Amino acid sequence: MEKICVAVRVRPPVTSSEDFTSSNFNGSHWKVEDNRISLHRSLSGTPLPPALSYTFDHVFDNDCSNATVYDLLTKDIIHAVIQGFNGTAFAYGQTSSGKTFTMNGSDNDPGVIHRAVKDIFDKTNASTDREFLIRVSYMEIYNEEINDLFAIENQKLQIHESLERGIFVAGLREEIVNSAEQVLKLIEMGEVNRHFGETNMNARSSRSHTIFRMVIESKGKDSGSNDYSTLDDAIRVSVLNLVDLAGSERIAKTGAGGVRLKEGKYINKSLMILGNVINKLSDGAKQRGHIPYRDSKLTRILQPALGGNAKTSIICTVAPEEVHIEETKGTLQFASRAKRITNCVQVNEILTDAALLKRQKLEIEELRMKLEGSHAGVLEQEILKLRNDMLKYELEREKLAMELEEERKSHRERISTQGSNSLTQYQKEETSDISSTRQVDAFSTPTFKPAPQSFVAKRSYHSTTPDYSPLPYEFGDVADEDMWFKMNNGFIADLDSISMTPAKQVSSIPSFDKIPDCQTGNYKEEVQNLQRQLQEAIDEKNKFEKQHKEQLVLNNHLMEEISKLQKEAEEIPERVRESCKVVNEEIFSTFQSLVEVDKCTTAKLFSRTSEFVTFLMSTFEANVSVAMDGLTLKNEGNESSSSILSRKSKDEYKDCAQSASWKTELGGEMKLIKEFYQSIEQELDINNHLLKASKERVEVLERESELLLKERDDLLLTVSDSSKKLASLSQQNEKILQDLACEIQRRKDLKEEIKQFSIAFASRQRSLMSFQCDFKSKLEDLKAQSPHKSCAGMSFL
Ligand SMILES: Nc1ncnc2c1ncn2[C@@H]1O[C@H](COP(=O)(O)OP(=O)(O)OP(=O)(O)O)[C@@H](O)[C@H]1O
Repeated sequence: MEKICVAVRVRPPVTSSEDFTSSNFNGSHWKVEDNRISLHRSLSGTPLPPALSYTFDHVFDNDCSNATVYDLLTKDIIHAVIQGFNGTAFAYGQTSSGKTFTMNGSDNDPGVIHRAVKDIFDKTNASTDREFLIRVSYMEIYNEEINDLFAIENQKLQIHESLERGIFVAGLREEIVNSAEQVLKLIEMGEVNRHFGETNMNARSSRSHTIFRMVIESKGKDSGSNDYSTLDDAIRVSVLNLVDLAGSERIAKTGAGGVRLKEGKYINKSLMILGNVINKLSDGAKQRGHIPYRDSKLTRILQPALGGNAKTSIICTVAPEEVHIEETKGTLQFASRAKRITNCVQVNEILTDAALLKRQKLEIEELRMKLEGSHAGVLEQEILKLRNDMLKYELEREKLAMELEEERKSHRERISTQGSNSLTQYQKEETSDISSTRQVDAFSTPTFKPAPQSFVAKRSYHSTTPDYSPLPYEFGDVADEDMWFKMNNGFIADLDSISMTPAKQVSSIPSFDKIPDCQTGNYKEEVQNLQRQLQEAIDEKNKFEKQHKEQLVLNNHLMEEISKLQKEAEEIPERVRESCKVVNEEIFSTFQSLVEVDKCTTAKLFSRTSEFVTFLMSTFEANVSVAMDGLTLKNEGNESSSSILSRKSKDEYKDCAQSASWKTELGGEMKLIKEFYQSIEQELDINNHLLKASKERVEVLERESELLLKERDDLLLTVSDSSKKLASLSQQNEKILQDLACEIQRRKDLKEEIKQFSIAFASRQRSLMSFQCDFKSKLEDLKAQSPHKSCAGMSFL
């Protein structure tokens, strides 16, 4: 519960120049001390009434400015309104006591309304935690009718009450405002429509009660934008009423007649009802009974401010002159009663659609939807199409990835099957070939190109180049690789930098910066995936190439060994021949010595055995020749040995035995060499097979990497297509936004034009009505003074 704040303000005494009935005004009779006002001078000749002294929350002497009144009396209420409390400040007092001056002020000293408006915008703009929406309205109660001061066409408006909005004037124009200047301009325009009239008491007397209303809605800045369903999102709606009442007046003093008189009657009646309400409210809660709020439009509208949910302040203005003592006393008594009223104040938080902030947001959203209606369909379709495209690309990509994976899998299986098959095949071939070769030719190997039988014989001609290579025919491929390797001096090039397929240009990957982020997310991942796969394939390929090269080196090494052994084998017959020669010479020298010792016996022995020895030697040499595989010893050996034998030795039996042991030794050696040679050939054969498998693997990997590169290119093309589409969509979007901005501007301009037109129209209507009223009252006066003339005038009119 909170008491109404009541203050009294004493107007400065009126000087003679402003005095309409100067004889009645003769200076102040009221003394102001702190918050106390007391009558310190009686009416001339009458005794001073006892205890005519009043205390209020504030008493402002005649030298007080509007700034002081605002700061001490109204400022707190304004701040409370910003926080969500209802607030009302009104000026009450007799005519010409300074109510309008207090509320509206002057150019030098702006009044409460002006200061409140400025203060509210300063505060709300400075607020960091809440956002505000402010709307204003301005109405007057003239002759018990409510008129809209912002819209002259809105006359005789009705008061309604609803649970959501409380008491409100239906059809009253509310302007949403965002600056103090805008509000003050609106007030200025409203003032034009306000009823003023000249009376004896005030050259510009307010003939109506005016209520300037500000509705302030606010919500926390961090609360959700559209969700109002939770208490945290509650919107505070507070109402501030700044009321300038018309002044009570004595007809005798104002000299009102006609319209003024009628106005005066309405003014006094409504003020009397206000007094009654205040009286009732000032009684204790128990004695209160019925509060007659509904007896006047003024009390009905001010109901929340009087004993309801509002912080309220009343400034009672009094005229200090002796002639107004009675009215001043009445005002002070009104103020005293008002001081006893208590209100029940609370912050107004609502969660319903009544909050304009919410309604407006919905409305804006609705309008935007309407405005975009024409484009929305197209846009939606575009978006749908794009989504479909994306889905399609995604599916294609997945399909490709699956195919690639399948291909890899089958490839791996193929490799492993081929490996085992080739090994099995190789083993089979080896077994069968070895057995067949053993039958046909002891020197050919299972995987060697089958050489004609003549090959063995021709090897004997070691000085000439053989017609057939002893190398396996599969070495044709190897030779190319070997050549390539040698030409590069063993440098293992980065295969990526070599154009594998010269006809194909591999485009570099465009920078992802150039592709819009929203489109590249998936593609980036995809391309990275592919790159990773490609890298793996290249690594694997490099590994195989390395193995391949190692095998090549091993092959070369083996080849060298083979050629070395071949040389050695070629040297053996020469060595045998030499040995034979030495043996023969020894035989010959022995034979000669025998001849010299015993010519006859030895000659006889020689002649008997010479034929047999010759036979043995020729057999031995023939066998050696066969065993030496193409050795040239045969002819020469035959020649020399036969000549030597024919010429020399006749003691052949002993020598023949020696030759036979040589033959056995040589045969064993040859057998060993042959076995060793065969094992080398087998090893070489295995290496060839492995080499072939590596080559095939490298080829497959190359094909795979080509496929991957192609896939990557296709993907990049797709990405660039999507980017283009996105760019064109963005352009369309921008265009739509521009259209929207133009439309909004056009609407604003239209609104402004309508407003200007309304003001001009209202002003004209107002002056017309004023003219009509004056004309009617003059006509009535004329009628009263001279009925005949008037009738004539009427008939003339
Ligand atoms: N505090 C003040 N300081 C200076 N001049 C004042 C003060 N109060 C009132 N006046 C002057 O007194 C005259 C009457 O004041 P005002 O029109 O505000 O009275 P009012 O109470 O609104 O009268 P009404 O009820 O007839 O409209 C005006 O000329 C105004 O400038």
